[in-house]
Amino acid sequence: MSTVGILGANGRMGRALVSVAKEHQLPITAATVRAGSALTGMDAGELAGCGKLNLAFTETSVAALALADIWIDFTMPEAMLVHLELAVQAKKALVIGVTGLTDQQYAAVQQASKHIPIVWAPNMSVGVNLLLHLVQTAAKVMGQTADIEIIEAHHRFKKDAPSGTAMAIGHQIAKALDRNLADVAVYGREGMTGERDQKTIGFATVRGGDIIGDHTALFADLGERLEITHKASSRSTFAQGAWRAALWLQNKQPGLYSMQQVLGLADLA
Ligand SMILES: NC(=O)C1=CN([C@@H]2O[C@H](COP(=O)(O)OP(=O)(O)OC[C@H]3O[C@@H](n4cnc5c(N)ncnc54)[C@H](OP(=O)(O)O)[C@@H]3O)[C@@H](O)[C@H]2O)C=CC1
Ligand SMILES: O=C(O)C1=N[C@H](C(=O)O)C[C@H](O)C1
Repeated sequence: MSTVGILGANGRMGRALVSVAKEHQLPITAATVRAGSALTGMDAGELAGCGKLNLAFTETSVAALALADIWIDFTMPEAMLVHLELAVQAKKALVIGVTGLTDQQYAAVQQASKHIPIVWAPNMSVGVNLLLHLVQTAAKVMGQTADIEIIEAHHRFKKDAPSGTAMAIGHQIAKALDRNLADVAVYGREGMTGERDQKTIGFATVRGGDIIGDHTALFADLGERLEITHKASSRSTFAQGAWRAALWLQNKQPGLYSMQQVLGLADLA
């Protein structure tokens, strides 16, 4: 079986990935922290709060990438760009959960996937990936007359908005309605906005406390409304999905794969 390493293993998702590995006895062989981090040498399990794993944090480098076959990256966009280069140099597969990517940063993921196998997904939970299908059906049935709004809520520490998941929901709905999201997206409202243009897709962002991640797609018509909601209650749901993606990547050819493919949902009607 292939071995797996975690990049940015001290982050919130990094710690969840380490804990899931310990709980399910998954093949974790490396955990890295940023170069120069004071955490270097500390035990990854102890820092994750799941007990000693006898796995010391190493500094991220091309040499460190030799410690595992497949790497999981839940860091930040700038760090991810460095990790892409290291993984291409070391010829290692990557699972990337980083959100808030610019078009250029996403293009770098696409470019790297010509050389190595990559799964990138803004949300690794089963429920959200199912929701991405459900909203297409809802859009096709109600979208010509209903107003569509996407509402997301996350913890106070989150750096990007709207969430990567909210953007993915928006893209799926826009695609189902043959609209271009960039043309119809409205990110927040203030002042005398005028009446709502039915063709728009609105986004609303809530940030507070320790909310793990809530997403609602609202289809509001006159006389009725449909709300499709997903609520994550633990980061381990994302971590389990990322582990599933990592093990799925074993022996895959270079290419950019989706969580829909990992979960076998790509062909759902
Ligand atoms: N796809 C999915 O299912 C999910 C995606 N996410 C996404 O994952 C990402 C991480 O989230 P979260 O774990 O909450 O974030 P954290 O801030 O807790 O962790 C970020 C990690 O990235 C490292 N890092 C940040 N900047 C740099 C840098 N410039 N160079 C090297 N290392 C860096 C941090 O190291 P240090 O501590 O040294 O700064 C830390 O290890 C976000 O984009 C989030 O949206 C989150 C949950 C689920
Ligand atoms: O930052 C987070 O925490 C999360 N980010 C992802 C996103 O931006 O969609 C997924 C999840 O909701 C948690």
